[in-house]
Amino acid sequence: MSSSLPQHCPSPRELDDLELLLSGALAPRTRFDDPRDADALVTLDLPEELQGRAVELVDPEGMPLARLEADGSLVALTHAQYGPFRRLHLSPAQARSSYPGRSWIPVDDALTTEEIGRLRHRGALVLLALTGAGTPRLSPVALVRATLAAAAELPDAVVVAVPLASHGDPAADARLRERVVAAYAGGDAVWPIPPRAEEPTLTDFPAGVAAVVRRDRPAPAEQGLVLFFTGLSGSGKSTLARALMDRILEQGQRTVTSLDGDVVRRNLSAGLSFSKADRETNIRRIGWVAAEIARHGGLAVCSPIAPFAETRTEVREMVESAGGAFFLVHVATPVEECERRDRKGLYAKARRGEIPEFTGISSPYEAPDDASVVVDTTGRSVEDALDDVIDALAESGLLDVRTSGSRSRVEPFPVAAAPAPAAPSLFADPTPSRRGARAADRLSVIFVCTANVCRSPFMELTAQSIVGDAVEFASIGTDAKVGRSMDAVISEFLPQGVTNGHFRAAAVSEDAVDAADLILTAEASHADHLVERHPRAFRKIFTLAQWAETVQGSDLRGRELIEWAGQYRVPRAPEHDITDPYKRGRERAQVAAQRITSLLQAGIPPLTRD
Ligand SMILES: Nc1ncnc2c1ncn2[C@@H]1O[C@H](COP(=O)(O)OS(=O)(=O)O)[C@@H](OP(=O)(O)O)[C@H]1O
Ligand SMILES: Nc1ncnc2c1ncn2[C@@H]1O[C@H](COP(=O)(O)OP(=O)(O)O)[C@@H](O)[C@H]1O
Repeated sequence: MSSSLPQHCPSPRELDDLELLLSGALAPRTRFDDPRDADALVTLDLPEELQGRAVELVDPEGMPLARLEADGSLVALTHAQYGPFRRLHLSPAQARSSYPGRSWIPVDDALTTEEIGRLRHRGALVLLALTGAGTPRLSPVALVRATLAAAAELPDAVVVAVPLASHGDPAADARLRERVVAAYAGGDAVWPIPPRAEEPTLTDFPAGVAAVVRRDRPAPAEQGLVLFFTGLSGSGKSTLARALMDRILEQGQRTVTSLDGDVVRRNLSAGLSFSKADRETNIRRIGWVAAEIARHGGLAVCSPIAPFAETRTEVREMVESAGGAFFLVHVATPVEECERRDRKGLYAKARRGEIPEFTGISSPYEAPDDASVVVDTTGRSVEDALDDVIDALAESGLLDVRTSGSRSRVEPFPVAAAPAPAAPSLFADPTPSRRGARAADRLSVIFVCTANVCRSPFMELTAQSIVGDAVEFASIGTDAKVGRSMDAVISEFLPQGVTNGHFRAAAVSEDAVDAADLILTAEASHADHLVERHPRAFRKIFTLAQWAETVQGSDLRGRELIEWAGQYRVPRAPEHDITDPYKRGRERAQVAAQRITSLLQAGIPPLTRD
């Protein structure tokens, strides 16, 4: 479509507002507010030269969406046609005629099992997914997917998506939301979701919703990651970046793309000079590629000089808006030391005036004030300087490559190994249910609590009732009352038909830990106890709740799942602990039994092959 009008591409937030204005969702408003009005809600920031003129508003691909007349009125040109779930973007008029007489539920986060349960008796519903730029908890597309997954749990619910963007002001956002929801509902009932007392965890969602949330908010170790080294020429960026990449590749958890300054300049940025504008273009290109790598969960290691703070910030924003984490390493070796090294003879040439605009000599370097770690390599070995980076990375929770380092080598956990030999005597006090030789291809899972009379036997027997003999289960205690039978109180809550007659408590032993494929504990303290004494087993030790949360949303099964979870576990959290109900009354035992049962229902079936 050709037009002699000047074109302007609004920001993502403004594009969302434009869609609401054009669809009638903000009626009676039909145009952007004048930013000078005290009650202005939806505003459009036009460059000065376009103000007061007729302008064509286009999307980022240049598709004309609307004409903004000089008097501020809007004329719709084309509907936005692309974008995920476009078909669910209905105007209020379309939605009311498609779904008359339904109740309306505004949704701005993934719905929990409890919230969905409360909606079950509300009859026919429209879940109004309030997506839009700046949705704080989930990406817009994940919010729609999570809402569709919630609708699938309800007897009669449909989903309509509305691009309600956040304007950064809670009061203004609340007013806008009220207006938009009223426009959709017309006179029909609206049932808001009550505010939550606390943030839900993954186990609070039904499996379908949890899978969406998990994928959209990956644990730090699963997130895309950009490691960005900045510093003067000769400071040690490439040397440290290369050494770090070697470490990452040795560990084998992730693949790496290198975007080294010199290499990029020979390829992606061939032909660019060292003027300020060309350096900015060079860094933006690196940032763009790195952000795309991060968008797909990959890891990019960049090592250009990147002398300008503003361009580095742009790269950070590109990476973060692609869902990646940005880790900035300032290699702060002073210019005197870089010049002393002068590996490529460039400083000498720059001093002689043969290279213009040389960073640190005749062109500025703006030291970052937002670096995740600062390393001066002067007088230090590469290994030593690298350790600073590796330690800071591990502390950030983004990537831990300390385990394959020279200082603390830990043998990798041998998963999916060749068929295991028949397990040696697993327990100090073998019982009939545990004594038989372990089938080579069956997984062996051990539950651990303190005395092995209450929580862990409950886990063992309940898990067995969920998947039967497909998996071999046992339980042990860190401070076991060896030979005792199972606590009668919690036994009352065992699944129907499950008896505890054969059960006798057993203690942790080296053999038991070695032979298990997976060890699930009631509390973090039990896991710590085991890891302290059996450090080689650390990858297969989880708290039960941590395991259940980690495996939500993974499509893997059996040994592959255990191997994956060993690398990408969710961090431990205090609320994961299942506190000890032993001798604390029937009610506490029931609460523990119910929690264990639902965690097992989430975490144990994926261990079977099909
Ligand atoms: N004028 C000038 N200033 C700085 N550096 C120069 C210049 N001319 C060439 N070189 C060589 O180019 C490498 C830096 O390129 P970068 O792409 O990392 O620079 S920038 O980020 O675009 O500023 C840099 O490589 P490193 O030493 O690896 O940093 C230099 O070898
Ligand atoms: N601790 C250290 N860390 C990194 N490089 C060091 C260290 N000590 C000395 N060097 C030397 O400094 C030079 C750094 O060069 P390089 O890594 O190419 O820097 P840049 O990529 O920042 O231009 C190399 O010759 C390297 O051997």
